[in-house]
Amino acid sequence: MQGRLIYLMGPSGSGKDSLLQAARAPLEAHGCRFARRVITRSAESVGEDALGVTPDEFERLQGEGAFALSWRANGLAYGIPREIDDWLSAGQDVLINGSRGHLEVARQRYPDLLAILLQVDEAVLRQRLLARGRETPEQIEQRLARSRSFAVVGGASAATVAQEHICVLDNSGPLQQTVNCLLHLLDETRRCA
Ligand SMILES: Nc1ncnc2c1ncn2[C@@H]1O[C@H](COP(=O)(O)OP(=O)(O)O)[C@@H](O)[C@H]1O
Ligand SMILES: O=P(O)(O)OC[C@H]1O[C@H](OP(=O)(O)OP(=O)(O)O)[C@H](O)[C@@H]1O
Repeated sequence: MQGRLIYLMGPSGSGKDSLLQAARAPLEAHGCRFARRVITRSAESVGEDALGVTPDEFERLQGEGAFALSWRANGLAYGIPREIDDWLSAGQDVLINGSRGHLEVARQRYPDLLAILLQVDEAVLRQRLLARGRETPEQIEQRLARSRSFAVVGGASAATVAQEHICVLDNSGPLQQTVNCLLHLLDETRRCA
């Protein structure tokens, strides 16, 4: 049986990377795999354990078909390595850090993916992004503006979310609470699948 692609998305600063790190051990214990993203962001930059490449290297990798999914946002290019297809074919679940803007395309390739939207109030988001200190204040405002522009999934009204088959996770509280909710959600949706 094919594994399930779990597509975690949400605005910059909503806590995707923190959640992936905190949930990694319990999920790996259940055989779930985690994809390491390839990003045209310098390797020393704060944040996730991504492979930093130059724009030229990214182009070359993309040309070679190295990515199962790839997109551009925030002035960067992001790639999800093709090996996730081997994991899925082997029946393993795979959790990826996705993009709201790329969800529709991702769904065309993986119709059964489980889309999870991580949400936090904008004021908290701004605070967390400033505290993280990876982007300049201008870049942070651009990311917040990008978030507001997501009428479909960024605003996340209950009706829209239901229609788009998106599960919403709130990360305004303690991270461990969000980890517990994610584990519960994965368990529940597995039983319904
Ligand atoms: N539940 C939480 N409570 C407090 N701070 C959090 C929580 N989740 C994440 N953070 C902090 O918010 C900042 C942004 O989180 P991060 O995981 O980098 O978000 P993303 O990957 O979505 O951009 C980080 O500094 C992180 O430590
Ligand atoms: O279409 P969107 O949902 O806006 O997503 C676009 C990209 O922005 C985020 O990455 P970013 O470089 O901001 O890293 P972060 O999420 O770790 O902040 C997200 O992980 C996506 O790769």
